[in-house]
Amino acid sequence: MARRAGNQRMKVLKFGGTSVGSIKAIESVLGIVQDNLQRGEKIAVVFSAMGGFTNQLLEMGNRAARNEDYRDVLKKASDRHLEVINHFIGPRFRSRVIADVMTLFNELEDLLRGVSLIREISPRTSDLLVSFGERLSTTLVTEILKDRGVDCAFLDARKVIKTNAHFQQAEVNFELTNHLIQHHFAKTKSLQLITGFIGSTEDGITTTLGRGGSDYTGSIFGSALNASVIEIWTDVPGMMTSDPRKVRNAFTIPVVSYAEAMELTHFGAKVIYPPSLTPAFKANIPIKVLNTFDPAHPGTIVTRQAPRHEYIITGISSIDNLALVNLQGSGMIGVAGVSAKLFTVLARYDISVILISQASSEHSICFAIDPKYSEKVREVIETEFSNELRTGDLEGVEIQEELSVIAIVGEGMRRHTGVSGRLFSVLGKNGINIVATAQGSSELNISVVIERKDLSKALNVIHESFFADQVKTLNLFLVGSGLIGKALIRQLEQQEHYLRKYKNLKVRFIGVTNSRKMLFDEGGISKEHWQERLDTEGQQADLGYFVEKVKSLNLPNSIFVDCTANKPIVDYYEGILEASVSIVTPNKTANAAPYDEYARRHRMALKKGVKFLYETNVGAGLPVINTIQGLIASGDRFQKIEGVFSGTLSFIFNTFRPGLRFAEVVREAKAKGYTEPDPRDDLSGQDVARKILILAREIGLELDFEDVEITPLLPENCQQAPTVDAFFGELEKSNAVFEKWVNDADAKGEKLRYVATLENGKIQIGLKSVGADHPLYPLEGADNIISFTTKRYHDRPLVIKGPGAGAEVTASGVFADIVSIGSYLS
Ligand SMILES: NC(=O)c1ccc[n+]([C@@H]2O[C@H](COP(=O)([O-])OP(=O)(O)OC[C@H]3O[C@@H](n4cnc5c(N)ncnc54)[C@H](O)[C@@H]3O)[C@@H](O)[C@H]2O)c1
Ligand SMILES: N[C@@H](CCO)C(=O)O
Ligand code: NA
Repeated sequence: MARRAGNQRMKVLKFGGTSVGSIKAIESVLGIVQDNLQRGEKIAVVFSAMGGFTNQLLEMGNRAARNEDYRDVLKKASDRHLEVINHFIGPRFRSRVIADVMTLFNELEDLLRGVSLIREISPRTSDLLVSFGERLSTTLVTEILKDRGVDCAFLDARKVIKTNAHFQQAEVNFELTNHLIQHHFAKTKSLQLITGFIGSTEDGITTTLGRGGSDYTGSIFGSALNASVIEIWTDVPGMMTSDPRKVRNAFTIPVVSYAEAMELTHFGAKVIYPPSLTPAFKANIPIKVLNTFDPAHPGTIVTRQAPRHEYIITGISSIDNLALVNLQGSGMIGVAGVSAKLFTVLARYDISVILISQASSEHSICFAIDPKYSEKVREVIETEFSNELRTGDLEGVEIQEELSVIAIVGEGMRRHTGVSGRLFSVLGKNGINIVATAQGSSELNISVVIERKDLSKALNVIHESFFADQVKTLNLFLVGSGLIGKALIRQLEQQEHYLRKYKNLKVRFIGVTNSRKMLFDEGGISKEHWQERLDTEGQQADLGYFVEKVKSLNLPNSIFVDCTANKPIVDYYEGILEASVSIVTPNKTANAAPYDEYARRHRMALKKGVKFLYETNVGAGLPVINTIQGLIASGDRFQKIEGVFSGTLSFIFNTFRPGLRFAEVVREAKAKGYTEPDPRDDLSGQDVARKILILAREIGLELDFEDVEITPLLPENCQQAPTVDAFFGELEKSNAVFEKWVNDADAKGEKLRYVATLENGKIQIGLKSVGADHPLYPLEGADNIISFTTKRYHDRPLVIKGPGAGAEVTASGVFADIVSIGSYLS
């Protein structure tokens, strides 16, 4: 239809300060405007001041009022505007446009001079001052578009938006304003480019519209013109599920209700300021939030009706820094007036309350405020409630600082149970303390006050939990990059794709140390090139520092993996668990420590709700510990545990034959990765002792090393050798001793097995020669065999058998523990 344009509805576009803040941004804006025109859209466009300029104007005003120099700032600002002209405007119009803009700057300078003469800046002058921002930016874009041949005109909103004289936050006279806007648009066909943020009184005195002012302008024009849509163009792709600077996985919310947008904004989401959109909502005009720097992105649509979301919640918002005021006292019980008086008093002093929570005992009331009001609030309460404080009806004012509030927001929460349960549980699992909570009765938001240091961690875990198909990230810190450590990283690298696809899990490798060097990278260390990076970029290893760093980074879902055989390291475990970091380890030292110490660590993990996992302490990757835990949990009772618990000794006695040298066989076991870093830990029986002690404790026995009876294997000279090398030398010397064992057994057709038994609360370990009919006879390679006789497995024991040492099988056990933490956290 030829006359389509006649009844076609208008679109109102509004560009924020960042959209006109640089040449590149203005380039995008021009593209968006011209695209619309080419598509035949009927549009009107509102502009903010160039990013940062409004603040500069205010700064210049303050300087002038103090009679300080402001010309450097003024010069920078005019240069910035001239730069835009020089870039965009062709030679034909350039000097005229420069002259126009310089006229505005001269006017601005006159005003500033006036301010410095009278040494004061009133709200009225301040409004006039900041109006230059929008007038200049809009003038620039108008001239550029004219230069490009677009039929357009500059519209100073002061001509049509009429307000009262409440400067800095003027109220609009909608009747008059709507009439003037409609009248203006009826007269013109040109594209109107409109100054945001400003209006004027009926007498023509400049006013400004307060917070979110240019959005408000867009909304006023949109409703007056009955626009089909209002597009708010900014520098982010719409409203996001959380602040993307704090939550890497945040994503754009496609549709949000007006009420949700209000809640999100109240708690810190700064993309739009919904109250400024009220006129549009009253007129039921949808709002789109779009990204100037990515115009193809669909952004966010803000609608009046509650949309159906894919997730239970719509978004997570937060306020970084707040203080919590707690008022307590028996005088509050049943006395209706106290809270009424409290909030009336606060309102009178212009102190806005961010959140309120009152326990049903009515014994205390607590509310959150901006910490800048802390002292004032204390003063106000102490004065206004001095009677109650004197009589003891109120006990006093307590103010806690360094807090943050997080709000989960969404209309979908109304239809769901267990939302707050999930919120509290995910925070609990990450050791985040909840200081206070509040839930609006609209069920549109649940807020939790937490310590400020935990904010980023909390936002991330909540985000992961509620946007469940989002990949969960585990943050890994590895100590010990020897045999097991290396194999583990390799396996994590190989399985990266699998974990993501089938477990929704990403293991980010944040820190690594061996005994020489250490390296951290919060962005993640590549699992392919970690070794080169550690060698070249690593700093000198310092375990204490490493542990402190793990704690202070305070990342969500942190796991500390100890792949050393180091003893002192376990002294750090309790503190690590206390910091809500899980531990996974093949190192047996911690669980074989004196019982008190052992119990303390396990209690700490329980208390903090984090995991301490060590499946590989016994039988490497074989499922020994998990099996015991399963049986115990299901109520089974253990009568006897018996088996071969040493991969090294199993291999040695399966390999050693008359004619071979014992030392050679031990060397081979070491080369195959079966032995402890010091093979004497295996040959002395210590390693086996630790393992069976660990199992004894798993089944609930409070045993210690003294309760283990070991028949020693090694002659004293081997055991006492000062170094591992010297030890091998001593083994060579003692070959006759070992040969005799094996010759004796061989002569009887038997095999040697290093057996550990736990029965009647007693542990015995020693070498046995067993015949072909014995259940321990058929072992091969580095196999372990472990049999459980229990109340349920009574006639025939439950037997676990298979390779019980070696880098790959051990690393895979560590891997499985890490993955199980991922599932626990989900
Ligand atoms: N090898 C196996 O089959 C097996 C099976 C189950 C459990 N384990 C256990 O796995 C652990 C590791 O064994 P491995 O064979 O990989 O040993 P390894 O000697 O190859 O590696 C130990 C690593 O720990 C590092 N390390 C030692 N002290 C350190 C410190 N204070 N700070 C930082 N790093 C330190 C070393 O630099 C080295 O990178 C041991 O506790 C062992 O008992 C091994
Ligand atoms: N050195 C140990 C490793 C497994 O814990 C063994 O030989 O069994
Ligand atoms: Na195991």
